[in-house]
Amino acid sequence: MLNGPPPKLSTEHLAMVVLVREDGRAGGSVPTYSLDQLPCLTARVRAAGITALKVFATDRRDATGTRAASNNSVMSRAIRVIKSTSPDMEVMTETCLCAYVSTGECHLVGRTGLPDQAATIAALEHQAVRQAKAGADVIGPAAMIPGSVAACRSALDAAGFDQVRVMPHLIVNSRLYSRYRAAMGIRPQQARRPFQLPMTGPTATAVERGLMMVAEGADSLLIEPALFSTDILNGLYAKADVPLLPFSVSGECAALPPALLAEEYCMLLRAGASRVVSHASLTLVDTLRDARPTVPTSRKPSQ
Ligand SMILES: NCc1[nH]cc(CCC(=O)O)c1CC(=O)O
Repeated sequence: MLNGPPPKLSTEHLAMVVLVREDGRAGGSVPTYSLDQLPCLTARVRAAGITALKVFATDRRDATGTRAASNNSVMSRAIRVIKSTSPDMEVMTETCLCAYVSTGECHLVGRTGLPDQAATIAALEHQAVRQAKAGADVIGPAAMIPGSVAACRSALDAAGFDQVRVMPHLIVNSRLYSRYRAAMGIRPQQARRPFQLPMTGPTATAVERGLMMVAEGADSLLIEPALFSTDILNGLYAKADVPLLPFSVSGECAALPPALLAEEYCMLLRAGASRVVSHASLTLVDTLRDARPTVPTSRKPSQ
């Protein structure tokens, strides 16, 4: 809990999102990186004073998301590359199935066509342990399935990773995710992710879900989309005793220029955020640093 005025936004409040895809396809308006670009990116992020990376990866897909628990997955390799470049960089992961299953859903689908929650939880446990083995500091269950946070916590403990922290995603269903999904080749078959919170739902229900995650053993909470969940952030700030990290997602980073994102993040710090996870962190560092007006570069007339 904060006492006194909120801190001034600076690099220590920012974690940088890194989307990794290995097939060389560009991510459109959201940048993606290949594994061989990660050492340079990690060094740049570190030099800018940012000490945490939130890593997302996409991989070969199949019915059960086999690659999610592979030692050789894009995610596992990305974690190893980042840690070997900068051992003190805090690596946070996404622990979810949407980048690994053919359906593009965050859960596995059973024979009846309905979500198979038990099978999904088992898959998330394996994925969490695999990410920890690769060197992750914080794993991030993102399927929003009740019980998955506690399951990941116990799986980590049983595998000897009790120092690895768990930061589940508390997700409100939003159109702001479409750029991320396009960048990662995620095409969910259902119009709406069934376990996410509805945008039209009451704040109290969302806060309750966050508190349930804390009761399941969450060490911190990632709340998304940052722009449209400040009520939940604020509600949790009053009730939860863990760090709260709003996630400034692809759609808001694409819609707002850096100067406005900086204002948004100041608001998030006022509302109780301890850190903001953002696709735009590196760009923002330049904005925060550049107090001096820059000389505009001459532009070629467009023809
Ligand atoms: N697997 C959940 C997840 N992980 C990242 C995002 C969106 C992140 C962004 O837009 O930057 C989402 C939401 C979703 O796909 O429903």
